[in-house]
Amino acid sequence: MADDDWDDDYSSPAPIVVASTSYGSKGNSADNNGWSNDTSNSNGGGGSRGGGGSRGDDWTCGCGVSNFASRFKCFKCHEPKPGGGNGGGGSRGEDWTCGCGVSNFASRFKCFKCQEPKPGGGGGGNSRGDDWMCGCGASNFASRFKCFKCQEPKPGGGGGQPNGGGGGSRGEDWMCGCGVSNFASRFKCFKCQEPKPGGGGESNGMSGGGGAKPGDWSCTCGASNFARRDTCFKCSESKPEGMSGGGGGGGGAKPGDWSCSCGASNFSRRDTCFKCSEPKPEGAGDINGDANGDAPFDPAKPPLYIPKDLDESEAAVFSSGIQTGINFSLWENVGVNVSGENPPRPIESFETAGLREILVNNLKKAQYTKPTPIQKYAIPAGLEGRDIMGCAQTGSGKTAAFLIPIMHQLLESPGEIVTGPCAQPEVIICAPTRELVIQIFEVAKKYAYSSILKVCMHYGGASSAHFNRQLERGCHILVATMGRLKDILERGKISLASVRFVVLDEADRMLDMGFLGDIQHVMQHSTMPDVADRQTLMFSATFPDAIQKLASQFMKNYIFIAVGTVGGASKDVVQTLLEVRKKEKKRKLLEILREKDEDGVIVFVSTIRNADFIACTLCETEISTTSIHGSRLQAQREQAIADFKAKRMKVLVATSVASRGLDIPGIRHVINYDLPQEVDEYVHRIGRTGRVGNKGRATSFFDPDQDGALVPDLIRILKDSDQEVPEFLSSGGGFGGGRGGRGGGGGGDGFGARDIRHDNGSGPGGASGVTECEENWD
Ligand SMILES: Nc1ncnc2c1ncn2[C@@H]1O[C@H](COP(=O)(O)OP(=O)(O)OP(=O)(O)O)[C@@H](O)[C@H]1O
Repeated sequence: MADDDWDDDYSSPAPIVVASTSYGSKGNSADNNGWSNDTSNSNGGGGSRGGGGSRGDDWTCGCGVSNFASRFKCFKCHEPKPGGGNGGGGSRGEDWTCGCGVSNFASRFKCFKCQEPKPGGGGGGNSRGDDWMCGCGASNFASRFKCFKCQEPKPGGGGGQPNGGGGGSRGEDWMCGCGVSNFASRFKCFKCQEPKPGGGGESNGMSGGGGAKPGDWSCTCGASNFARRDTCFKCSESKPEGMSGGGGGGGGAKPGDWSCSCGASNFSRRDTCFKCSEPKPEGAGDINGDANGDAPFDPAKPPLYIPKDLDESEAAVFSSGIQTGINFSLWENVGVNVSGENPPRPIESFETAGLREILVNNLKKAQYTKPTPIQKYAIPAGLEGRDIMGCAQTGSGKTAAFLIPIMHQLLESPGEIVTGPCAQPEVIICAPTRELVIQIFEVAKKYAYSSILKVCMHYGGASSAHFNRQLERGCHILVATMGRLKDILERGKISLASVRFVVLDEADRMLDMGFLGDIQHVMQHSTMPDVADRQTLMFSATFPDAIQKLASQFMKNYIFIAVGTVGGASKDVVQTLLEVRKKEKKRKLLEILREKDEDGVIVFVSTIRNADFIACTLCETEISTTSIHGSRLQAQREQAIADFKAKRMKVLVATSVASRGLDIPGIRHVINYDLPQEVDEYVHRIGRTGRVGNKGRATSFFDPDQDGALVPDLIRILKDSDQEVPEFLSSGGGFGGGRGGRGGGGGGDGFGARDIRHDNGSGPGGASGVTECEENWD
């Protein structure tokens, strides 16, 4: 199965396509041209009166009450008269029907009943000629240069969307990469001074905005040049061969245009890259995601996405990660439970652990002064070749706990690097989300900096051919999502014959019942060495007993390490639970966000639909917001993370796709707008803040109608992490029982760590239950 078919959210309806008006940021009055916010419209030209007792144009409100034809609001519930569908001439040409079934006046931009935004196009003649559709699915007025919803710039071409048209913006105004709109007359962005993009040929179709004229061209330095110039006005480089401009920015990528691995976009007719002269890679030029170049162009599929290459400069490589916080030293006192045969002694420092010098140096450059508790125990166990099941709180350095001992062993006895069409990695690391794969890849590159180790990644939503090309150059360590791993195994792009180490990060999620089959498929693959001949390491902050049992079938004589309470929340996060019912949530969220006006806020919601809705709402109130969820294109997901990291966006609205593993500096506050169904998910979500000894805050909206089953587990988590239990939770309040989850921390060892091999079956048990299938494996 082509992995791009994997959808992230099974439970949610397709994302809504929304009209931009009421979601555009304030002050952009051009967006509202011709549309008023009327609900009690009296000039609607509705039905004419009938005669007699019951009149032809009388109408029945959604609440069941009959109203005279003359009324425009229901006399009882004050809902406006539905614009159409009630027969009798009540509806007007541009009235529209919401997805929820209710009719709305043409003038409304949100459904009066369910508050969903008016669909942007189709039916009812509401969209205007120059309105345009963003890649995220939202409809925007012609006058907008950024999508009101995802803040992506208006695509320069494609789809016949005119670039100019009504409102405040003019036809040739253009949008800079930094997000700012510029007058057509400017050649540099008035804000960041970047030159105006030349337009044309960008595979993402986002370039230009009509500003470039036919023949204008883009230099490799990024500057845009007039058609008449033969050298770049900025760097004086000659105009590259084949650079004849992109036809005024109107074209975007055309079927067959291709992206080179150097990042440059090329016209379909080119066999070599205009910039670096590399030959066109196999499979490049297929607009859609078929990695091997044998799928025809399908306009219904998203464009092929080729991620940018990592900046490999030392400064960039070591700039990622979070600096330790004030409570880092307190970790010395955390209880650690280690079980299994002959566990090795913990290390005291990186310098005395017997690690290869290059690793110690890289850890120094990363400013790691001493190992965290999980590292103290896992590194020596890993160095001794032991299988490990490791459980430690969020943000406590588990990634280094598995990477460092593996890298040391690779450097001690490197296998022969295999180049060619079938790569033979020695290490396979799997993680449940694409973003986590990218992050582990970056961290591995950091620890392996300037060593011989070759690290590759592979994940869904991006060009397989691109990743395959990297693999072909040789790969020691492959970080991948499970979907892609299976895919490249089946296509013969990798063999597992040389594998010495297998790592499952977020192992409990990876082993979750629904996906166990995929793990088994890989672990039992004909080329995979037997469990005795490989080292298997599994890590997570949560490790339910039942999942430990499942995990143990892939491991041999493993060391179990638990730091603090298995599945416990970070004590560095101040947790606040507020009783907020569904209808009140939006108001409360705005109140919280306005109160502090802080950046680094993640808002978790339960569905993609809600993520879109909340992100739109926040944008409307001028709180810069982006979003990440399974229905966004991979390019948009990565852009969202990048914008949030760079603080271009203060708020990230996310589904549980972002709940695990993400290590983003500066996250101060996690808000659970919707609580998750599982308490483990709660622990991971709030663990995006309060990492490596830094303090963080988490605020969760508890809706008694929805979240009652979570009460016992929440109380346990709060108590275990020394947090106050709010009265409305502790009083029980008739919220209903728990779901018989993993039970508490009373493992008999004082801090709740438990190795199930020491459990006689009477202790807390049960699987983690059905997890939300927000993110899939690809
Ligand atoms: N010994 C150390 N000293 C200082 N910082 C460290 C050390 N080890 C790891 N870190 C930093 O701590 C942060 C969190 O590490 P990491 O992402 O591995 O946590 P984690 O335990 O895997 O969290 P999660 O459970 O959320 O996945 C990273 O920014 C990492 O660079």
